[in-house]
Amino acid sequence: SHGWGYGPTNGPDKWIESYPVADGPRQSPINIVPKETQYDSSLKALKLRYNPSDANGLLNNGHSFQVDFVDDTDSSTLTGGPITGTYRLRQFHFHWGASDDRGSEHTVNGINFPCELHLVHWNTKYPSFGEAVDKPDGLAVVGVFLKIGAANPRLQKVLDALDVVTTKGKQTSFSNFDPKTILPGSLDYWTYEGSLTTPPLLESVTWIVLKEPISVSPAQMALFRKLLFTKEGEAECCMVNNYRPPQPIKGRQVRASFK
Ligand SMILES: CCN[C@H]1CN(CCOC)S(=O)(=O)c2sc(S(N)(=O)=O)cc21
Ligand SMILES: [Zn+2]
Repeated sequence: SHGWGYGPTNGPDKWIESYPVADGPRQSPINIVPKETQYDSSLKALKLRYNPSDANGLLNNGHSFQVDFVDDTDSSTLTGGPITGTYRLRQFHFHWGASDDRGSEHTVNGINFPCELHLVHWNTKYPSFGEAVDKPDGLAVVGVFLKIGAANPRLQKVLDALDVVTTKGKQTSFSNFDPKTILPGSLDYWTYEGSLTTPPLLESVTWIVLKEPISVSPAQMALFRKLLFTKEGEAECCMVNNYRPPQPIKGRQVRASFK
């Protein structure tokens, strides 16, 4: 088990051995304390314009599952919000727990959610995603909390595709999906400068965490938990608890787009 993961021998507490930036000044996730955030009236509204036909497949990457997007044009972009310029949607993925009392990466007043959605965008001031991924303003990730409630019919289309990507490396076609349909009604957000929450933990992410969660049912959470970290034919290891816990804030300011 030499590669990084989320187990006792290769999990978040071990990542610093191969990725020394793990204890850097702008690591993610963090615990968000709303009373300690600062409302910033200069923050713009988020503008998310996604083209459903850019959805281009769903992959179990052995750490999570992700829906990839065609990002060779500006047809699915994030503008406004705390960022300047145009960021292109690259992929979205999730983090979740073995039980409903944990699973999110960011927390709010120390509260864990059962799941957290990340929509990953890269700054088009750079020629490619690969060029952007290690720049301080290279990425912008929109984080959305999922909380237990009514089944989410829009999320179901993604979950229905999981039965064919149970093991690491499996992928399936997935198209005609608009991620805007799995966003909450309000786009109010908190924002701070942070990092990837998985190795290589690059400090290149402007985080944009939405205040309003979307709903997910217990039955839907059970579908996430049927995935495996392991390859076909290997001893099975359930893909659960694929989250990094909150990291030290180290003097960073978290701004709010709302009062
Ligand atoms: C399993 C690997 N996850 C990472 C893969 N990528 C980085 C590629 O490094 C060269 S990435 O930019 O797509 C992102 S965003 C992200 S999080 N959880 O912070 O939103 C993690 C990763
Ligand atoms: Zn993530």
